Amino acid sequence: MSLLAIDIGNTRLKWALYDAPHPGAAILAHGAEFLEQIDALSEGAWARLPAPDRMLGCSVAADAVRRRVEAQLEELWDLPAQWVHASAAEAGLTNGYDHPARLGADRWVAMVGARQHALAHGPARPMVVVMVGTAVTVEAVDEEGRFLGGFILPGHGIMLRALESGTAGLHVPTGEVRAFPTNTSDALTSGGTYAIAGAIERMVQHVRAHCGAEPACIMTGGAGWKMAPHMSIAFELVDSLIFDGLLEIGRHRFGPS
Ligand SMILES: Nc1ncnc2c1ncn2[C@@H]1O[C@H](COP(=O)(O)OP(=O)(O)O)[C@@H](O)[C@H]1O
Ligand SMILES: CC(C)(COP(=O)(O)O)[C@@H](O)C(=O)NCCC(=O)O
Ligand SMILES: [K+]
Repeated sequence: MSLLAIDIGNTRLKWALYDAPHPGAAILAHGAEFLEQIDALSEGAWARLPAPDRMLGCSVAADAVRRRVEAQLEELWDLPAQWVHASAAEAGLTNGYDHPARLGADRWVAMVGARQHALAHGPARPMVVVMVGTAVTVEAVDEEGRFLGGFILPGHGIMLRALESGTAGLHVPTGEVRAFPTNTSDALTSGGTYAIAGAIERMVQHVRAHCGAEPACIMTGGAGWKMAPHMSIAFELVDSLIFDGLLEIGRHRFGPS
């Protein structure tokens, strides 16, 4: 039973076709499209795929984007869409948000993936789960799998655009990350990168103090690689975290095939 997993963020749609709907499944094909280009999927990358048996996805984009994806799934394969929403509990995780359903579905699924990943590699320990995409999210999960809460901050692009549009003198090309930036480009690029790194380090401190144990820091997202060289704490970069989460949720929802 093959599974088409879809993750729609505010910048790009990422998809992956697996040969089974559970962790450990083999990946048959995958890709990513900017949201402006998703209408071309049914005539492009998806046209060449064998018909998937199931679809499971998460989306934080506008409803119109999700509907354009659903239309193509139906047109190509008559495949009903199943979207994961954050809930009070799923796949071993419990949700500490004031209103659990208001938590971004991508954040919830990434935490499921991170917990699955951590448990596959050793005993349960607290986690800090970081997603660096359009926005940046930094989540705290205790060793019991309780989501304690998380930060949302602007991603690299939004930080730069906010500074550009709010000032007269900050229209400059992208720079390098430096400890002591000596030009405007480097100052902006370094400021953004270290703002994100600082938030992550701060959440690690919060979790360490709250749980009395050293958290594992796990990072994902399209711009995760930009942060990797500039982190002062130990972390693991796992590009597939959301897909790993969708596979784990698929295992619970569809059962072993
Ligand atoms: N090939 C790429 N083209 C453009 N941006 C990229 C690319 N790879 C990574 N990025 C960075 O990743 C961010 C988008 O990451 P992504 O995880 O797709 O975001 P989202 O899930 O919010 O759609 C962009 O803001 C950009 O900084
Ligand atoms: C925080 C987000 C904007 C992140 O979006 P992304 O960077 O993945 O495109 C998204 O998870 C979202 O819209 N969340 C809903 C609000 C919340 O999680 O509290
Ligand atoms: K995302």
